[in-house]
Amino acid sequence: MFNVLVSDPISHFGLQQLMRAEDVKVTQITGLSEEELISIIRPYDALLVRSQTKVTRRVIEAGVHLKVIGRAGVGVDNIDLDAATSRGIIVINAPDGNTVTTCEHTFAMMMALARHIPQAYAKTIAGLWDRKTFVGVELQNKILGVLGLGRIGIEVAKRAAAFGMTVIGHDPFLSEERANKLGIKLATLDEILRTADFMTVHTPLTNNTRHMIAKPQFDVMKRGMRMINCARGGIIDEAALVEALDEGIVAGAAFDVFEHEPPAPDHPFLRHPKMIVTPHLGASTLEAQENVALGVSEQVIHVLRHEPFKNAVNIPAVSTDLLNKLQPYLTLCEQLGKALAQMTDGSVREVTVECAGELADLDTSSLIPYVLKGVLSHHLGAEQVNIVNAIHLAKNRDIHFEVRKSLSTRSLSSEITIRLKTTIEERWVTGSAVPGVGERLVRIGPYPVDISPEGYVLLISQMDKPGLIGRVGTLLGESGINIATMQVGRNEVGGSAVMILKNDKKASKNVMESLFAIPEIKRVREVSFV
Ligand SMILES: NC(=O)c1ccc[n+]([C@@H]2O[C@H](COP(=O)([O-])OP(=O)(O)OC[C@H]3O[C@@H](n4cnc5c(N)ncnc54)[C@H](O)[C@@H]3O)[C@@H](O)[C@H]2O)c1
Ligand SMILES: O=C(O)CC[C@@H](O)C(=O)O
Repeated sequence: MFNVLVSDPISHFGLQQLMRAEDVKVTQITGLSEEELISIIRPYDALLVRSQTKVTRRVIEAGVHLKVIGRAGVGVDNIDLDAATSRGIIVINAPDGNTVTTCEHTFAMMMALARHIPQAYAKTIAGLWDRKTFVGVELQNKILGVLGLGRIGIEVAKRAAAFGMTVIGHDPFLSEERANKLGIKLATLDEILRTADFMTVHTPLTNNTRHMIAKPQFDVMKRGMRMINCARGGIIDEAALVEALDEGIVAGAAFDVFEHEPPAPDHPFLRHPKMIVTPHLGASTLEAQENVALGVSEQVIHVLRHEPFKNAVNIPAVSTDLLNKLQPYLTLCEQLGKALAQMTDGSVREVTVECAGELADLDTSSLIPYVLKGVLSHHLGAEQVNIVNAIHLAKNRDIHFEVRKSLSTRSLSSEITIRLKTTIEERWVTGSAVPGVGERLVRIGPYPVDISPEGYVLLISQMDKPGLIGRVGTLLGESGINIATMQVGRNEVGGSAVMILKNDKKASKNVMESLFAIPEIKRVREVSFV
């Protein structure tokens, strides 16, 4: 049974997916302080939040059974991603569910700003019939600057075009071609500041975007600009904005988000006549809340059940098409990594993944976490390593890793060779995944083999001498070890040779020592795939 804690108000309709699952127990407790959350988090496998719960490092460290944190929404700035990643906890969000809703809120704010609707409403219900103070401006023929043209920014741009606005935008990841198709003119931040009549921000809050609009930007801004922030508090410097409003540089601003939420009662935005504020309502529609709750619940269940999942923010994204092509090799990579870790002495310094055949033409970088998981779990314990934290753990240990195209022309079929360099030696193994057959080890170093990576494999390096195979077989038989398959290979008659035995049982320390005591045997290793 998986225990799931829901610590923010999340749409009941969307949560039903979780509640109906027979293997999931859902507990809903909202309004917890950090200390309260820390005191109850221990038994939970999953934590589901919106934006109120601050999932700090301390919360994550107290959640010793946590496997996944689900964010019903887009922004994960309330979750300590580094802490989650280093603990191997998958963080999932629901990126698409509230895009249109937040875009529509941005438009509501823009129109309210253009026509002073909240201020006019307040005066009217106070009994005053003031038709002079609230003369507005049209949106038509105005320039809208959009900072951040991701999901929401693009939706805003599309709607702005329908209002007859000219849209100029800035986003380091939007190509000119796509911008042209969307009718957006790409511009620098400076161009937007100097020319836009309205400006709306739709970036995440990062070290790069924090105070992206501050005093120096207000100093060059077109006088009379109106600004909207339905993204994150802190992208626009609040103190600098108040100054710009007072100086008339900014004609009005509409903010859904604050640097600290909720804002202090004396926050200058709350009294300023040119400000419109809402309490982080961008995503608050019935539709969006159902969408995000449903989206995140589905993925959390998949993670808990070890099924394929999407929308993880702390694992590199892979397209479904690519994932389907790589899927057969994921377990193989882990097994090859595991084998090499057991075959080598010294501390791991370098791991290289070489892909041959059709694989060589794909982006295979997402195989790395699986290989590292195999290598590191042997050294750190299987419980400590997963595909979320494998890269993080490797980097922390200064282990260099890379994936490259194989230079070998030997194989036309898809094969993966993993090379492991330690402080004292370098070894490599090659595997392939054959449809209907499964994973196979096809070479150990230069020696061709054909072994399914399971059970116990004894690797013996010896001198090619008559009678040796019989002695090894006898020794194992007398120790009650049944040999399932045996393969031998040699460089030249009487030269170096290898013996690879697949056994039904693990060889004891005594057996390993007895094998090593045979004078012709130079090295004995057992690789366990169990
Ligand atoms: N008010 C709300 O309730 C609410 C609801 C949903 C989303 N949000 C917030 O809205 C923002 C946008 O959400 P989204 O779903 O569109 O995200 P998104 O990831 O699809 O888009 C963000 C875009 O910002 C761009 N960007 C990053 N740094 C930039 C920079 N320095 N300059 C220009 N562009 C930059 C990225 O390239 C990306 O295209 C996020 O901050 C999200 O948390 C708020
Ligand atoms: O939980 C909310 O309502 C806020 C959501 C929003 O800020 C988001 O980033 O998705």
